[in-house]
Amino acid sequence: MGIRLGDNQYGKAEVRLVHVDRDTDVHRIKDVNVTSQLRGELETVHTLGDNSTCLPTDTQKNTVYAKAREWGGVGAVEDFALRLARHFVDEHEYVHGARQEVQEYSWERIQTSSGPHDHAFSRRGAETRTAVVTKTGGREWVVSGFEGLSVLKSTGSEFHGFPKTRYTTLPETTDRILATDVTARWRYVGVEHDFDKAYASVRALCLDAFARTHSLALQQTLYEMGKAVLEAHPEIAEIRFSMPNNHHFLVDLSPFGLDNPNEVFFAADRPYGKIEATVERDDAPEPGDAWKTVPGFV
Ligand SMILES: O=c1[nH]c(=O)c2[nH]c(=O)[nH]c2[nH]1
Repeated sequence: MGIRLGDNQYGKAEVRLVHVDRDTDVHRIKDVNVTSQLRGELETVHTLGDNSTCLPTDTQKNTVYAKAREWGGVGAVEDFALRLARHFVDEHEYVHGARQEVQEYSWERIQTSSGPHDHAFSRRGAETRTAVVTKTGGREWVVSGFEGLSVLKSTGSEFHGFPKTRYTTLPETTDRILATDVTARWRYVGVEHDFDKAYASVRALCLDAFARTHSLALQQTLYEMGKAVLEAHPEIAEIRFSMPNNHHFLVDLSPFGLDNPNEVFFAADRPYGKIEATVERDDAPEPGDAWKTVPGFV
């Protein structure tokens, strides 16, 4: 009985890359997920563990990040995939074929009360609107909200001045990406409201405050969002937020002789910071049973 190796390919899956085009103050961002797979002279890698023709998956990942810098960005995902495939096959004689898959997450510029924002973006149509009504005897409460409103600022975010312990390695920063998926729930005073109108307004106020706040901490941005909502909506007693801090790490391209002036980032999916708070009126009526059945936070 003969045994042989059949079809095979290998590579790095889901290389999360965010490229910020900072050529002008009006930033453009490209957020992609690249899966690189190569085919070629891989027989003896499998049969003998001879790695002399095995371009490491780690190198494939680094290549994706380095090329985003060398090529001045990602461009159309089809072009990026084509160029990567050609690079791997043309540069390495033992690589005969490639499959490069690129998924793109679409962001649109946040429209603020003073026009389109230079460096604040939201993910297209991703959020879910929520409503929880509780009725106990003759009393009724309405808690409205949304989940998964993804927003990102490519600059205008700092984090420093925090306590340092022997376990602190986080560098202080005066320019970082700030990204989160906002979950918000707010409690109305009374139940007779134009809920559609209020929803649209709360959403817009949250986006506006996120975009316009020069952030020193995600907590501060959260508070500004809640404050803007309560100032504009006397019928809302309190608003609660749960916001992950979706970390973006600057990729060190110096081993490849490249600088990285805040352009090429690794978008980590976990772990993430988890920032939660309630912003409330000091004269708000007591919540009664409003939150009793709301799966929740804070
Ligand atoms: O905005 C932030 N708040 C934090 O509490 C925190 N902690 C951390 O490591 N990074 C950040 N960023």
